[in-house]
Amino acid sequence: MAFSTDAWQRNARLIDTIQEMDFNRALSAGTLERDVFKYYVIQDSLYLAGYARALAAAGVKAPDSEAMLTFTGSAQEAIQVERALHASYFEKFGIDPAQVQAAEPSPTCLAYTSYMLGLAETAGYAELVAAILPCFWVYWEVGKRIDAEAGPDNPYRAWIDTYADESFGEAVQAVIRHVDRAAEAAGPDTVAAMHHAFMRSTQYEWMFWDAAWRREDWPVKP
Ligand SMILES: Cc1ncc(CO)c(N)n1
Repeated sequence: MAFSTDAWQRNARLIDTIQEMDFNRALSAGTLERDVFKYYVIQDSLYLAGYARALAAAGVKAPDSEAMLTFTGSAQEAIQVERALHASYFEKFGIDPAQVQAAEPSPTCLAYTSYMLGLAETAGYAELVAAILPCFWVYWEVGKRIDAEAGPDNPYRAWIDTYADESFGEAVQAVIRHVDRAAEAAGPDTVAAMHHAFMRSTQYEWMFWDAAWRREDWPVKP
């Protein structure tokens, strides 16, 4: 069985839970509170800055030029496409870019980006790309489901269209191919580390939406 098929099955219940989260149900219905989405967009900007570096690191570690193109290209996309998406929401919600620059990552956002950047520093290509895969794949599945349910005048349409778009789906398929190829070339210890990394990132995906719903903040401050 391909690594990706196996990883998806092992995490199927968790991924179903993500589809049913309050944040995603409310986003789909168009009833998500603006302040909750605003919190999410600011945290996601901070996340994407770290994520883009992790993708660039995967490009450096990639075993062939095709994989290099996929991951360095995705690093650029993470910065460009999503910056544009976020900028449009910043304008819509009256968020000053300086406010984003000054924003502190939530405990969950910092944990997720630190986890990914830790792997970028210390792990090999196979484990790093296994940690990257849920960020693509879970968003694609969530985006497709919400796209099928949400109306054309949903206030979060631009977000939905970004992640339900065929071009995003093609990027997801490319990453799946590279991860499966890495697993085929890997020994059992590395494959086990890949499964762990895929699971951990999927958990962080759940936590990221949960943190936005709760507008998570640091429990103590100086
Ligand atoms: C937290 C998170 N995971 C994945 C994506 C998809 O790129 C995103 N924008 N944010």
